[in-house]
Amino acid sequence: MFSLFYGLWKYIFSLPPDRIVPTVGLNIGRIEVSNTKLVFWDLGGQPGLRSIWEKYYEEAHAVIFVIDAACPPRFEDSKSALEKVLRHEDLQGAPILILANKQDLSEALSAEELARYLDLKKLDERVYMYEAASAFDGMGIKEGVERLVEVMERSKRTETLRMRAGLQA
Ligand SMILES: Nc1nc2c(ncn2[C@@H]2O[C@H](COP(=O)(O)OP(=O)(O)OP(=O)(O)O)[C@@H](O)[C@H]2O)c(=O)[nH]1
Ligand SMILES: [Mg+2]
Repeated sequence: MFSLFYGLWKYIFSLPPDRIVPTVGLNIGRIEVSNTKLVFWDLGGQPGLRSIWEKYYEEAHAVIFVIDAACPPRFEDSKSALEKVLRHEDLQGAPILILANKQDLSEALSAEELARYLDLKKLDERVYMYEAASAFDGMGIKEGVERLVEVMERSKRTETLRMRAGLQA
């Protein structure tokens, strides 16, 4: 539900929209952005699948959290799921990109309004990026991912994870 990786999948795999099905298990996508090789783990957002998320936290360099801005009945649930992600100790220091998705739909809440609802101002001490996005027409996705990569490359967490991977290799 939250990953809404529809557009990212189009971007990574060129999948037509009618091939997009709810994520059960894991989709893996690899792309190169700004000379950095990226591996995306797309996890299903259905409530019953969320307990799997934390199994990936320890190894994650960064997080993308996608919110359906056109679905007000799910905002409260999105907000508490996001807060839980941010609080998790295995994700300490991981930069996070929050996407206010579905901006192509007229009924979508603007990114500003959604940010107010999510109370993002409270997140000041956390490294986060926030972007109005549409997986449908690509709005905000490339920009968001590029900003995330830039911050990720400079983060202490990335340095630590790379060192750990180097030691294991
Ligand atoms: N109009 C519009 N539709 C979108 C956009 N992003 C996703 N959709 C549609 O929303 C539906 C859900 O998209 P998914 O990619 O399956 O959503 P998801 O968050 O990955 O769902 P889970 O895999 O269950 O977590 C699909 O029918 C998509 O075509 C968008 O930016 N605009
Ligand atoms: Mg999905």
